[in-house]
Amino acid sequence: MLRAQNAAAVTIDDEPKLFITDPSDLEYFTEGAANVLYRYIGKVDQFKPHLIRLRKNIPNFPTTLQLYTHLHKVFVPLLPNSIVDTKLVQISPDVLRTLNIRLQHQQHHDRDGLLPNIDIGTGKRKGKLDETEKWGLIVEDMTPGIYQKYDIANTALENNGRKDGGTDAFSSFSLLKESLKRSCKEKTKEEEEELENEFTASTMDARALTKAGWRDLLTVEFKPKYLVQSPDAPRDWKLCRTCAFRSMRSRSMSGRSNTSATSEGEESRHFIPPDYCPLDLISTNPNRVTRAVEAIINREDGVLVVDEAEILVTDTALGEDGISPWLDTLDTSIVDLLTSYFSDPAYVTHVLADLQAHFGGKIGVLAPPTPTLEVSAEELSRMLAGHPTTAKIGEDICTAMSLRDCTVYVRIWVKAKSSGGGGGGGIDVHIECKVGDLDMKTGEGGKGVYWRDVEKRLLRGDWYTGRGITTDGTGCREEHVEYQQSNDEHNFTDYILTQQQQQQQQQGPTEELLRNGSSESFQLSSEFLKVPKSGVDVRKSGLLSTGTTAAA
Ligand SMILES: O=P(O)(O)O[C@@H]1[C@@H](OP(=O)(O)O)[C@H](OP(=O)(O)O)[C@H](O)[C@H](OP(=O)(O)O)[C@H]1OP(=O)(O)O
Ligand SMILES: Nc1ncnc2c1ncn2[C@@H]1O[C@H](COP(=O)(O)OP(=O)(O)OP(=O)(O)O)[C@@H](O)[C@H]1O
Repeated sequence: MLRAQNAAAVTIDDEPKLFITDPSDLEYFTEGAANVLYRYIGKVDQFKPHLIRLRKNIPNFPTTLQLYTHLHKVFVPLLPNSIVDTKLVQISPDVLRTLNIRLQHQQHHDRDGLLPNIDIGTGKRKGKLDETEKWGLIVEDMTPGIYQKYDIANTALENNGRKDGGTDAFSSFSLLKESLKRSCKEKTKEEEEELENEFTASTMDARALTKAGWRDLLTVEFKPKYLVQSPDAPRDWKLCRTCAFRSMRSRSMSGRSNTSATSEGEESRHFIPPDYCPLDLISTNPNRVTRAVEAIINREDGVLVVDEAEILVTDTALGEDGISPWLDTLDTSIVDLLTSYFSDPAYVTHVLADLQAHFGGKIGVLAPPTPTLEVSAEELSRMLAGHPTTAKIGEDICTAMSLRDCTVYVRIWVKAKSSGGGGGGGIDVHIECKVGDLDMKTGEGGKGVYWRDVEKRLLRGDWYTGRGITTDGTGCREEHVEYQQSNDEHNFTDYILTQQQQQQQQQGPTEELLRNGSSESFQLSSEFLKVPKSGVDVRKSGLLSTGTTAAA
């Protein structure tokens, strides 16, 4: 277990020197239960396409320095190419104080219903930033529309090289438009082709993708949870840990449940869309993967779409019609795209499943089948806290819990094929997938006992073995096809989906899978029809009409 003393091992000197002393450099973006996320809108262009993640004041929660150290020591080596880029930023106490005052105002206005566009239903918008913190995290922003910020940052850097005062120019809206126009025009066809030849999309980062004419239009976000069954589950389990837990928690929210009710109880019944089953997602059965993908993209806040209003000028890379035709194409093919992506055993969800199996596949959370075998709460806490005799067990349990509670961001980039425009010549699609929020867990503050209690309640309430299951008896288990660990070489972000209209017109709505090293190319019809797959209700995702959140 990594404890406080290990935090001293961080080589802070290696970090970029970003020191936030002006609260107006930060604009509120969103928040979770433990952190508030701000957009960096200060003068240092290098940091503009990033978010600043600041910790709330929560007892027994690791410090930012501990989170950062643990991330880089434990998780980055496990997922070297797939973690959201995270660095440290120094933050002054005055800034934290001012931000807390702002948050208080915001919460006050929320209560009075004066901020109708901000979701306050989750109850997460409470709590203050920890004013004793000296550090924040600067994280790669995985929301869509990042290409605009890179375009601006690139142009600003170029301008800075030519003349002094380049950054000030960007405070002016009209100059911002001009710089965007120029950055689009400045790329000649030859330059673009040169860039294309130099790299494939799969080897580029967001900045290089932007330079090469790719535009990121939407991001799908979800937590992986238990991608492999809990070892505490009985041998005759029917529901996976995640579906069993959801069923128990809400009595109905499980993807396998046949009733719907709020957690308040029977009286306030209303439809809750089923959440996805993680075992569906990493299964090798296309029907199951499709079902998981549909549930993920239909979740509230599951998909962020770039805000068309924020596209300031006609971006030549997008073509005359702007982003609408591209979004339409994605709307009709997103389920198939993601189904294909997640079905590949080399990609992130499967790697996460392997890691979850490695760290949490044997011991579970120490919930034995009978109370007599149970260790005391004190003993459990000692184990999780890394008592010398049990350090490895405790460490592994905590690592597994982090790998279940992290966030997967899937950002979708598009690019016109050389004949230009989203409408005419078809589009290439590149899928970028990264893992964020890999926060150290310690089991402290009663958390370890909570983990074990959840397992005990699941076991003793028969939630694993049938309670909460649909009337047709479908469980999460696919008989005869148990989860296989992938030995493939892990290459996480290499994926290209190509839509070729001319070919489709000759071939009709067919899908062809072409393998190209670690990348995969697909040819889809632009009039791609949703052909129902056997046994699955394949609805149109309705991605752009409902359940989406605009972001830029
Ligand atoms: O207990 P769970 O499975 O509900 O997971 C908690 C999450 O709830 P979720 O079901 O994802 O909405 C919960 O997420 P929310 O606050 O509900 O977004 C936290 O991530 C919590 O971790 P921590 O206490 O902040 O370290 C998570 O706790 P643990 O992963 O430590 O159990
Ligand atoms: N790097 C990122 N790029 C884009 N969005 C992000 C990023 N990091 C966080 N977010 C958004 O902010 C939300 C809250 O962030 P985060 O999960 O880090 O907070 P938290 O307090 O740890 O949440 P939880 O409630 O799960 O404990 C995420 O669900 C996501 O929508």
